[in-house]
Amino acid sequence: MNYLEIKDLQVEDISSKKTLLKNISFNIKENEILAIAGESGSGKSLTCKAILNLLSSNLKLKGSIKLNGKEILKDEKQIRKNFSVVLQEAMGAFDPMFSIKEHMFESIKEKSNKKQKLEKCKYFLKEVGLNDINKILKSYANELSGGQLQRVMIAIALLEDTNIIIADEPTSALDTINQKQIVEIFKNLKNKTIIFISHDLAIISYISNRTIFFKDGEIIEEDNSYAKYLKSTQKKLSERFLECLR
Ligand SMILES: Nc1ncnc2c1ncn2[C@@H]1O[C@H](COP(=O)(O)OP(=O)(O)OP(=O)(O)O)[C@@H](O)[C@H]1O
Repeated sequence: MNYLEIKDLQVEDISSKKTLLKNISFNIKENEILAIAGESGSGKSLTCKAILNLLSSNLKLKGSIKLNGKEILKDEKQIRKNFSVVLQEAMGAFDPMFSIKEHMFESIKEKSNKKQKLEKCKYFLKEVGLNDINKILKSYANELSGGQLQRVMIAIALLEDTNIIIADEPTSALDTINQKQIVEIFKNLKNKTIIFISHDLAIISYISNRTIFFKDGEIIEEDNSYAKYLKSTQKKLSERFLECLR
């Protein structure tokens, strides 16, 4: 059964009358990792923002987003309850005035005392492969490396205890070693439904069995297996996309 059903999402820029997303429809099963690929400006991030109801006021959103059969389009409460986000630029997600510990405490929704909160933070920081956890908790974002910050952001998404994580280019700003480690963390997450956006088709083929390809605000192709594509002799749109990246 489909867990998340996106149907006919359409985003229009009312100031320019331009349609930015056209009939975006796709489904995700519970605990599946779905990858989204596509060239720059093709509508990947906009689709995520539409799902999260984070579109700017000049953009008009239409369509349907069902979670477990229930309509949640623009339903702030349901979105906050069910979705977490991990972004490309980790630094921008952190307020420079607050320590990592303060950020992490903020994202714990359930009632718990300070000691319980601290234990939880430490647990998830370990889960994402961080060492020297006491020092990290005391740090501010500008005192950590990109790889460390990205891990903290994933730990925060896990602390939020939501079912779905949208990861928008979470590895793009990282070096190859950190990219691999972060991809590994996502791949090994248990009981999470993940929408994973990346330009990197090697990463995409590793993390997910199912990829949707965007072009000019539309889904141009859904590929169940990148390996299948590699074997294919037919020149498909995804192949052309790959060639563009070479
Ligand atoms: N707030 C906005 N107002 C008007 N147009 C927008 C807005 N946000 C995005 N767009 C336009 O929508 C299109 C899709 O943008 P989007 O950010 O989804 O691309 P993307 O596929 O995520 O690209 P990238 O890989 O470079 O991040 C682009 O043409 C962009 O200029």
